[in-house]
This record gives sequence, structure tokens and C-alpha cells, in this order.
Amino acid sequence: MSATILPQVDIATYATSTQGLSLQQLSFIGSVFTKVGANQVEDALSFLRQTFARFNTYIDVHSVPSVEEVLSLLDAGAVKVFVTLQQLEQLKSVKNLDLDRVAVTVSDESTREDIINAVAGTTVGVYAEAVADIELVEAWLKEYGGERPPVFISLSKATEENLLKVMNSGAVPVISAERLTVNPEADPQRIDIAKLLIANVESDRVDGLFPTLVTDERGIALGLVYSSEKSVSESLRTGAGVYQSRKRGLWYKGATSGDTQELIKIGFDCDQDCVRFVVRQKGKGFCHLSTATCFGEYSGLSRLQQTLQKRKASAPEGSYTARLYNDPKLLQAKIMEEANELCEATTKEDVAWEAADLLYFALTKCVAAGVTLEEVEQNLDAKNLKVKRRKGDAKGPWAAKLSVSAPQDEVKEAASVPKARSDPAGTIDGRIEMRRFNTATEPNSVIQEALKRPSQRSSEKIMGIVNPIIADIRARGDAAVLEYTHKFEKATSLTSPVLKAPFQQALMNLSPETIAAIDTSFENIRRFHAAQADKPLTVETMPGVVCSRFSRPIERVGLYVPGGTAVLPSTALMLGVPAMVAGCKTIVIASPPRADGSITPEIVYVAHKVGAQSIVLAGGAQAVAAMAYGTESVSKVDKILGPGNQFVTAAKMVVANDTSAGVSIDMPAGPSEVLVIADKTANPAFVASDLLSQAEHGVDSQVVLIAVDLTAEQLQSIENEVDRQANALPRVDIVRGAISHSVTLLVKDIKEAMEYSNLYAPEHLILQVHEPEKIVELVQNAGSVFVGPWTPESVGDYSAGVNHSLPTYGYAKQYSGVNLGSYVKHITSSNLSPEGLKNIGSAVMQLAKVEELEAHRRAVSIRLEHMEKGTG
Ligand SMILES: NC(=O)c1ccc[n+]([C@@H]2O[C@H](COP(=O)([O-])OP(=O)(O)OC[C@H]3O[C@@H](n4cnc5c(N)ncnc54)[C@H](O)[C@@H]3O)[C@@H](O)[C@H]2O)c1
Ligand SMILES: N[C@H](CO)Cc1c[nH]c[nH+]1
Ligand SMILES: [Zn+2]
Repeated sequence: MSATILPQVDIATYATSTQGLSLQQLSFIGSVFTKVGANQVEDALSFLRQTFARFNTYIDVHSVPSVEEVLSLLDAGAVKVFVTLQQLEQLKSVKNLDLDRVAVTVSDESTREDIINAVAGTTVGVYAEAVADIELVEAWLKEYGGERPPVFISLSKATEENLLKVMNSGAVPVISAERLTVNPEADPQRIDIAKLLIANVESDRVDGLFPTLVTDERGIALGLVYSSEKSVSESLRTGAGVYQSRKRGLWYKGATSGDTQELIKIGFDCDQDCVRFVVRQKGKGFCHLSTATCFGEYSGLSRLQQTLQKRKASAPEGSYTARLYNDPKLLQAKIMEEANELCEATTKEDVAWEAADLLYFALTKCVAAGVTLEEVEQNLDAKNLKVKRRKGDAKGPWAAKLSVSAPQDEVKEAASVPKARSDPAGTIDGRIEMRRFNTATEPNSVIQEALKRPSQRSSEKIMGIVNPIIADIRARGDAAVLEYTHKFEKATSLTSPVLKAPFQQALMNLSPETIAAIDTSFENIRRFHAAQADKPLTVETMPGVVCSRFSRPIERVGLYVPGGTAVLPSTALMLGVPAMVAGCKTIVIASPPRADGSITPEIVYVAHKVGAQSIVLAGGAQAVAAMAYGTESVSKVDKILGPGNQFVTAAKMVVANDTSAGVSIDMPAGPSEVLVIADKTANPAFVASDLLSQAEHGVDSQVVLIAVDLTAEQLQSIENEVDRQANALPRVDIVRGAISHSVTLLVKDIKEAMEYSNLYAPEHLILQVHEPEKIVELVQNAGSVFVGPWTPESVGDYSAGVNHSLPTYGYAKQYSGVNLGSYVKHITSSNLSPEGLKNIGSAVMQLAKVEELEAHRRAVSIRLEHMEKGTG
């Protein structure tokens, strides 16, 4: 709000003055003017510090000798300084100084032409001091013409009539605060500030009232009311929100409800036809419906602040916020954790998510310390007024985190031994490079830390998102599935969440090359998985005791085909073909549709080839929940398989743990990863291409290179290839994100390489080493292994026949990738002859006796007795 009038105060006496407007009443107007003498700069700085939040301070600095001191006043928050022509010339050359923070003074030494020349083409204002003849100034203003700069005038004879003339001419009058009053009836020798304030406000209403927007201190609209000169005057006098009701006259807000308001400021809009009251609302809220505003409750940061303040006053025992208030160390750790997660976030969505988390913990810290959002924002405004900008370099340990060593130089210097390089950035000197760690010199803890998968959002947070989605799908079925698809996939035209077989030919309109590629892959995957079928087995464990095992397909399977960062028809093949080979009766495929509501034709073609019953046009937790519980149109399944992002994986875990769902899952298959072991025989270009093929999946992917006894030059060639090839990729930005948490380990021999690999348990392991077949024997933990220079990982992703739906995140230690066994359950059977029962009976009866389970024992003894009596 720009100033309408500038009450002048003396900084030496303002605090104790009892004449005219009080300090609080001045703050309602929002602006003050003061003169600073040569020795008063320190006092002025302290005045600015104390009053920054309450006033905009305009300072006459004629007598301040140095430009440095003038700048320090501007830096401390003076909104405008009134200067001499000489000072103006000096200030014009100050970098970062906005010239609309300066007004030049018309004085005896300067002619009108000097002033016009000085301000021409700038935003510098003009200050006319001790003007005796107001008509002359009016004439001057008229003559000036065009886009006039802001003009401030102090009159030698400040009568109400003269002040109104100044305001009518569009200038801002400067007048001693001691000459003003908020109570003209009791103080007739002073000028009514309310009258001056609204002198230029126009009303186009027949009742002459002024539309008045009431906001809180953050500028959030609380409601719309009306004001009159009288109500403004009453508000200034009482320091409360007082308005003019169109029916009931003066309205002292909260007089009956108790929801009163503390007046903070009164201002006006740009064309002076709307009043703005900034208030601090007490009680239940502004609206008569007891909401914070007439437009509903607060949202965002304001709502969070409201909740945190309530929790501070009385937090429910055991609430997380109460824990944070009571444990400052926990709060500190959370702030650092969230700040770090925000630094690591790369996608728009993740940055917003992590920033929200950081703001939550930062605001908790503020509320704990009694600091309000309004105060934080005042600080932001104060910083915005700074002229002397800091360089903004990082300090202390943070600066150290930024410093990067020069890898190329190092390599040149140390002719053959590659050095470790552990900067956290993924791009070093603009190159796309992984961090290097030498296992011979780095402590094991550092290596373990470097090998950690990129931080995932905490399961608490993910569950907080996924659980309500699952509950919603259970409660509202198809309608909820559609709503989430509209929201996440932006497929707002979609009206049914399911596409049922038979699928129309038009939906599988593919090029002959694509059809041929899918058909080739389909056949290889089919062959490899068909070969996995196990024949029923039968064993006679004792004479007459025959045990068998046979398998049966799981009847109904749900296959999740990811479609967030990339659409993966190959995953439809990897999940659909073994389901078909196993003989699953109902195959349901789920995949997020495109924004136009359609599904990728390649996925429809695969669904058709594997005999899928339907395609669920949904992704994420909603697709998983729909298949787990079934909806009006989505068939319930017995097992859900397939990879996905954190929401998909979390939802699979939730439904698998719900016994009422009666559904199982394959495994946790998250962001893609690869570990390449390369020795001197490896081709650097091949190694780089394999690393990048998984890095391009997503920013949360991780790739690891284990360099076995490489020279600095050999390692450098791989790194050069990584940078060169990465920069040529269309998904270079994703690759950059993934490489930022990817690492190279320098190890001495293949044995050590395999130890690290087994510890990491990668989803994909690539062996680009001498005699790789022999090394396969050393593999203990891995999802799928790619052997030798001619086996890029992508052959496994698409066409070789092996499955690409594999355990990630180290779960290769206990899970297998998807295989035929994933679609069947094994059933055993026993078949005993009388002789067999005789042979085994005593062992069974004895053990039943030990367990004191008599009915078990008798089930045998009763038969043996029958045999003896010949009645069996
Ligand atoms: N391990 C394996 O075998 C394997 C195989 C293929 C792919 N992958 C991995 O699968 C992952 C696929 O992830 P993706 O994101 O590309 O696709 P996705 O289909 O798994 O996830 C997309 C869905 O996530 C949901 N979602 C997105 N943001 C959300 C939010 N803020 N709140 C709630 N739900 C939200 C939406 O419903 C969206 O449809 C990748 O990380 C890829 O590397 C792994
Ligand atoms: N590499 C992924 C599994 O981690 C699968 C995939 C599909 N398309 C390309 N790659
Ligand atoms: Zn892949």
C-alpha cells in the first residue's frame, strides 16, 4: 500500500510524545516520515529495526554525510530516502538500488529545471519542502505533465484545506504527527486524520459507502464489508475493526459474537475506490458461520500455522506434533533430513512434496519459538529491501560439500592409480559422472553409505497417501478409480475404468516392425517360461507311503504394467506370457492410460496375445486396490504381480497384508538398477551403455560400476563414454538425476568385486570381465545376470526370454524374479496302503502322544485296530 499521507515524527521523541497521533495510531496508517540529522544515523537504524513491521519509513537524509550511511538506512528497511541533487547523483551509480526508493528535494540551491532534468526518465520522486504557496506547486505539477514521478509536499501552513488541495493534486502531504488526531470532536484544534485518509476515496454507490476488503496480515481475504468516514474514524480511535453496516449503522465487529478484530492497518487500492483493512482476527473467525474467512477455512501455510498453534496450546497426547515440540533434537533432525531430501529431489512433483515437508518442520520450529508466519514474511520483505546483497556463497561445511576436485587433472597427475572422488553431485564440472570410491582407502562405512539406494520417501508418508486411496476404492469402487485416473493421469474424458476383451483391432494399430518385434519377444519369453514347468513328482518315502507334488495355476492374476515415466509394453509381455503359459484362467492387466483416456496400442496387442480378460485403465495404488478387492467392473484377482513406483509397491504391500483381501503379491520391484563389473578386458563404450540403459529409467534409479584393477586411463575412458553417451540421450535430464546417486567402486580383484556385488544384491548384474562364465559361479545374490561383452542388459529387458520383472532394493537376497513358479501354487498329496500305515503308524502315534493331541493319535490307532480285527 503506498502512502496517502505522511505523518512526520521526531525519532528522538516519538516514543514519549503524547501530542497528536500515538505510535499505535500511526501504525494504522502504515507510513511515517522523519528527518535524520548528521549524528542520528544510529538512532534511525534502531528506529527502523524496532518499527519495520509497523511502518513504512520515509527518511529525509539531507544531513547524512556519507552515501554509505544512506545505504545502510535503505538496507535497514527505509522504504524511501529524500535526498539532495548531489546525493542523487551518487546514488544513481549504486548497483541493486531501485531508484523509486529515492526522492530528490526541491531546495533553494536547485532550480525547477534541475529537478526535472534529474528525475527525467527515472522513477525518482520529488520532495517539495516548506511550500508556502500551494497554487505554485499545483501549477508546477500541471506543467510537469506526462508520467509524473511521485511527489511529496510539506506545507509551511498545513491547514486541513491546504492538505486536501495537495492530495487532490495527486501528491502526498507530509505533516507533523502532532497536528493530527483520531478524535476531532474532543480535539478540535487538530486535523481529523480519518477525513484526510478517505478524502480521495471514491464511492460509486448511492449510499456513498466504500467497499472494504478485510484481510489478515498475510493478505488473505477474510471478507467484504463497507466503510464510511465515521466507521474509519471509529476504527482508528478504538484500534478495532469497525465498519458501516448497510442496514444497522456502525458495526463494531465482534461486539455481540465476541469475535473481535485488532486493527493493524488501513490502506486503499490503486485507484482509490476500495478500502483495505488489515486485521488480526480473534475468536472463531471472521465469518458469521464461524469459519476463518467468508470464503471458507484457511488452507496451506495459514491452516498449518493454525493447527500447529492449537497443538502447541493443547496437543493430544502421543500426537506427532506434540513429540516434536517436546523433543527439539528430533525436530532439528527432521529439518535437516527434509532439507536434504529437498536437495535431492529432481522432479517437479518431488520438489513440491519435499518442500512441503520442510515447511512443515520449519513452521513447527517457528511456532515452538513463538514466531508467526507473519513475522517470517516481514523478514522476507525486509530482506527484499536490502541494497547491499550478499554473495550468497555457501558457508562452512556446506561450502565444503560444494567443492569438487578436478578429476581430469588428478588422473593426469597420478599416472596409473585412479583416485577416489566422493562429491555428492552427479555432474562434476558440468560432466555427467558418478562418484568414485576406492575400497582400499575409504572406510567400509563410507562405501556402505555410498551404496545405499537413493532415499525413498518414508514409508510413513507413502502409506499416508496410499491408505486413503485404497479405502476410497473399497468404499466407492469404479467412481473412485475414475476420479483418481482423472486426477493423476489427467484422463478426464475417461468414463469407464475397464476395457474388456475382445479388444478391437483398431486399438492395436501397430507397425509391422513393432508387431514382429513383439512376436519375436513373445515367443522367446514363452519358450523360456514353458521350459520352467515342473512335472508332478512322486516319491515312495517308505514301502506303501507315496508322496506327490503337483502344481495348479493361480486362477485369477492381476498384472501391473507401469506407465508413469515411460510406458512399458515389454512389462506386459514379461507378466502376461508366463501367466498364459501357466494357464491362469483370468488375466487382468492394469496400466495408467494416456491423457486422452486411451491405452498404448502395444499393451492392447500383448493383452490380446496372452488372452487377457480385461485391461484396467488406471495406475498407482488405485489400480492395485481395484484388482485386490474388485469393483463393479474390475475383476477381483488372487495375486498381483508387476513392478511400479513407490505408490504401487506400497499398495501391493498393504493389500497383501490384509487378510480380508485374499490376495498375494510377487515381490517388491521398484526403481531399476544395475551393477556392472568391468575389468581391463571390458570395452568402455559397452560398459557406459549398460550403465546408462538403467539410469534412463528414472531419477530414482541407481547404477553401480565396480572397476576391477583398472588404471586411471582405463577408468577415465569409461567415464568419458558415460558423459559423451549420456549427453546424446533424449532423457539426459533423468540420467543426470540417476547418476547423481550412482557410484563407481575401485576394487583390487574380481573376488572383492563379487563380494561387494553379493552384498548389494543388484536387480541386474552385468559381467564384462575375463572368462565371465566362470564368475557366474560366484554369484550369490542378483535378480538376473548378463554374461560377457555381447550381452547388454536390454536384451533381457525385451527379447532374450528371461524375465525383466525383478527384485530391487537388495531384495534379490531373498526373492526371485518373476518366473513360471510365480503363477502357480504347488499342492502335495499322500497316498498310503494298509502296509504303509502299518509301517509309519507307530512314529505318528508317538509324536501325537508327545504333543498330547489324542485325536491325532486315534486317527491312526483306530485304523490299525480295524486292520487287526479284519474289519478295515
Ligand atoms: N524392478 C523391475 O522389475 C522394474 C521393471 C520395470 C519398471 N520398473 C520401475 O518401475 C517404476 C515405474 O514407475 P512410474 O512412476 O514410471 O510408473 P507407475 O505406473 O509405477 O506409477 C505411475 C502412477 O503412480 C501414481 N502416482 C504418481 N504420483 C502420485 C502421487 N503423488 N500420489 C499418489 N499416486 C501417485 C499415479 O497413479 C500414476 O498412475 C520405475 O521406477 C521403473 O524403474 C521396475
Ligand atoms: N529394466 C527394467 C526393469 O528394471 C525393465 C524395462 C522395461 N523396458 C525397458 N526396461
Ligand atoms: Zn530397462
